[in-house]
Amino acid sequence: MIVLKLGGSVVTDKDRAETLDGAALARAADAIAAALDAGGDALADGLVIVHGGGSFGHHNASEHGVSTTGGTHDAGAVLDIHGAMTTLNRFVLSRLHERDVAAVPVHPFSGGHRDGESELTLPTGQVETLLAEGFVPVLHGDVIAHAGEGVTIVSGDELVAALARDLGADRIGLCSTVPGVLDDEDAVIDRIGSYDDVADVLGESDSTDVTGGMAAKVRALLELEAEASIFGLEDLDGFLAGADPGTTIG
Ligand SMILES: Nc1ncnc2c1ncn2[C@@H]1O[C@H](COP(=O)(O)OP(=O)(O)OP(=O)(O)O)[C@@H](O)[C@H]1O
Ligand SMILES: C=C(C)CCOP(=O)(O)O
Repeated sequence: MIVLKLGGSVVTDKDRAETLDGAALARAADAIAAALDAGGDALADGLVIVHGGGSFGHHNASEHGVSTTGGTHDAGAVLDIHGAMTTLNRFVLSRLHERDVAAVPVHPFSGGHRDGESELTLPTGQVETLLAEGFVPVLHGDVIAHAGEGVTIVSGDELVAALARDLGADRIGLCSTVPGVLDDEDAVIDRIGSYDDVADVLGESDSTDVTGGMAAKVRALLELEAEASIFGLEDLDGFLAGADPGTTIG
């Protein structure tokens, strides 16, 4: 089973509020549809997709002062951020449906929560059942109930880590705007085994991003047992066909 994250920076124009990058999303959907058509061992147990927010969630969250740790009790703010993410989710689903991918939405806000220590609990029984029934569940970064904080943000990267752990993913891929994690000379780092090895070069996202950019991604992936790859859109076909493009984490 593969867990694939489509970065919000990839499928949206991250610097213009609520704007899709239609060409990039079409390219990603083409790659996913082609890989599912081709079959293969890695996809035999299915594919779970998670997408990030890009310009569809981070601007709203930032405007309302909501982050992964700082929450809100304002129901309007919750609906605003969740609404932006479900709008993007509809776009992603429709591009996949146009290519006959049996994609269905799973909204983390409806099922997950964080406890007082910010620990995430994400039920996965519905994802598992949908996979077994031949669907492609599509989750997204979202708002999430948070004990003591009201509602905070859960990033797509956290969801990828939780799903990969709970469902025992064979392969994990993060498709982003960069060809991998870059070193101080902008060369792709082949493998990262520890956070300290790369802490100096890891930064936030270049655009509005309330969930921590590349540094948070690497941290979340290093906690997993399975190896994960971070790569660019040009390598999505290769990843789905079994290659390990970009940076391998783990
Ligand atoms: N060492 C690094 N190597 C590569 N990218 C880096 C590095 N440090 C910081 N970044 C930034 O991290 C960004 C990728 O993180 P970002 O959170 O924007 O990705 P995403 O997952 O595609 O989008 P989203 O969070 O909206 O889903 C890059 O575009 C770059 O600006
Ligand atoms: C609601 C938001 C901002 C979702 C964030 O998800 P991410 O883009 O994966 O960090």
